[in-house]
Amino acid sequence: MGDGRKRFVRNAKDKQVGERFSLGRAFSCAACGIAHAFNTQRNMKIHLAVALLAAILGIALGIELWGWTAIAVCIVVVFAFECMNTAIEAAVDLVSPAYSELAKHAKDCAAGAVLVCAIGSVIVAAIVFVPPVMALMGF
Ligand SMILES: Nc1ncnc2c1ncn2[C@@H]1O[C@H](COP(=O)(O)OP(=O)(O)OP(=O)(O)O)[C@@H](O)[C@H]1O
Repeated sequence: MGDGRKRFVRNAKDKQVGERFSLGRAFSCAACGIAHAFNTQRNMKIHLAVALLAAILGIALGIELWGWTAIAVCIVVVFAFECMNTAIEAAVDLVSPAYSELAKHAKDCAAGAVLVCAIGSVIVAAIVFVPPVMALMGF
């Protein structure tokens, strides 16, 4: 491992001797995590496409501020949970590369949490978008 990568390692032992990352480096690690989730998770790309679609629909329908707030919260929550799901998958693969019932439960529950957020977001989207669409159709 090169010196640059070594300096980026921070484990429990480093923390015990008081070694700390700068705030900038901590943000850089978080950005790497988001980029990794986008690059490796098909669902992340689907979430991005749906988020863009919701933004276009919101602009086209001229939704109110409360609607934008609700849609923004849903987008943020789904992205955050997908990142957490990616982290859990990586940790499970690290400790349990072979089949294990516990590994299955951990991954299934993490995926279930994302699904709960996605279903909630669809319900919120219906509350926000259906009334203006109905009005546009003359109902
Ligand atoms: N080590 C394991 N032991 C038992 N079951 C596993 C294991 N790894 C994965 N699985 C099963 O396979 C499923 C898919 O796991 P995988 O790591 O491929 O996630 P994924 O397809 O990227 O999931 P997601 O779509 O949620 O991102 C898990 O939900 C789990 O049921």
